[in-house]
Amino acid sequence: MNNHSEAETSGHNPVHSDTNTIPGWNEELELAFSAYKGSYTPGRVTSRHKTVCEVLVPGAVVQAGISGALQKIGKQPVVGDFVVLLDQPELGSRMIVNILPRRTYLSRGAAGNGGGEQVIAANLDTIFIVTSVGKDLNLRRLERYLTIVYSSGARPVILLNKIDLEDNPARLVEKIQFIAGNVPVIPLSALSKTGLDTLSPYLNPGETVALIGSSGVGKSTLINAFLGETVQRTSGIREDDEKGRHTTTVRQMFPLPNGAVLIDNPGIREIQLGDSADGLEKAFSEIVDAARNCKFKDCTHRDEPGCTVLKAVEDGLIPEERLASYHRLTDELIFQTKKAEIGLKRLEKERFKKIAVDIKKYKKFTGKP
Ligand SMILES: Nc1nc2c(ncn2[C@@H]2O[C@H](COP(=O)(O)OP(=O)(O)OP(=O)(O)O)[C@@H](O)[C@H]2O)c(=O)[nH]1
Ligand SMILES: [Zn+2]
Repeated sequence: MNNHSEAETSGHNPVHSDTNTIPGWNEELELAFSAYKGSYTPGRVTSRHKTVCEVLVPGAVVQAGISGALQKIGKQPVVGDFVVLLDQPELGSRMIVNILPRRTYLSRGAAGNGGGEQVIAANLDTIFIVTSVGKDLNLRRLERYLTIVYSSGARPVILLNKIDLEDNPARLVEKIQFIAGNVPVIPLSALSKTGLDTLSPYLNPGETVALIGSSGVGKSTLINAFLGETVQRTSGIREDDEKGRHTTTVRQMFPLPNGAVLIDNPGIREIQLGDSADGLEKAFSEIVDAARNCKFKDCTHRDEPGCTVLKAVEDGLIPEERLASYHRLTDELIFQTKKAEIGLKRLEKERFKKIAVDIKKYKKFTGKP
């Protein structure tokens, strides 16, 4: 993984004494970083732009370019990444030369040979799935978010915001809990600051938390509530990039006083279902459990004989909507994976062929011409 030709420069490493000021830094990272001798600094990417990143290094936030070698092999640093910086004092600049191993990562698009996968953020411990009382509350959408979060490796926690507008939040929590399984469902109000302290178990020192959820559910309000009124989190910050130009950037990583960090990144906010097959299994564990006794190993639980999932639905043990969601998300995943693998054009052709076959079958079945 490490680029040894860059790492083997002789000399001692003068900087990495203060790595405990980089939130989330740990012994594993220390070990990975110890391969670098010379003018290298560890850091954590706080926001990513086209060609430069803002990187938190001990005591400062600096701008850094991305080395040609990294770009060549298609490794792209993202917000949350722990990286190795090469200081180039003679040029007055810094360069990201490697990305340290990612513990978890959130991506969009399908993984695999198609190369459609795009990592959005890395090293997240927890993802707050934010929803609110009222019309945003949509169990099907929550199932989708749960699937995405499970596949990232981060821990999902559902926040039900705006309970100040609801007479009976407990009823809604119960409804959500039903589809969420063991995932905590936490009612709160970012506006009136009620219930915020229930989140402290997920905001331990060194932990990284990101927020996901539709527009208007209160993500910004929630982050502001955590950071306190004094922080102008949405204001642009003028900084010099490595070429001495002024760029206006918006911070995406917000350290809390206790050493936890919040990440608020547009890419995370807008994520769609991607390569989340194992996430789907976790988000629908009751269906996976019921499927263990299906007669056919490759049962799709649609119309096969001896399907124990269909039986569980019939017996009222699994709600019909849950199985419908499972089918919808499975179809979407299969379509996306295929799309990435063989290209959209061919797939569209296949779909039309299948539709034609289905119409033929249907006509035969109904006897209609
Ligand atoms: N009543 C009530 N309103 C809230 C609460 N939290 C947020 N709001 C309001 O909901 C609106 C949207 O809040 P934002 O924090 O901007 O929502 P967001 O999720 O960041 O939205 P985007 O930035 O569009 O993704 C604002 O008018 C907030 O004042 C809450 O707990 N109770
Ligand atoms: Zn089945």
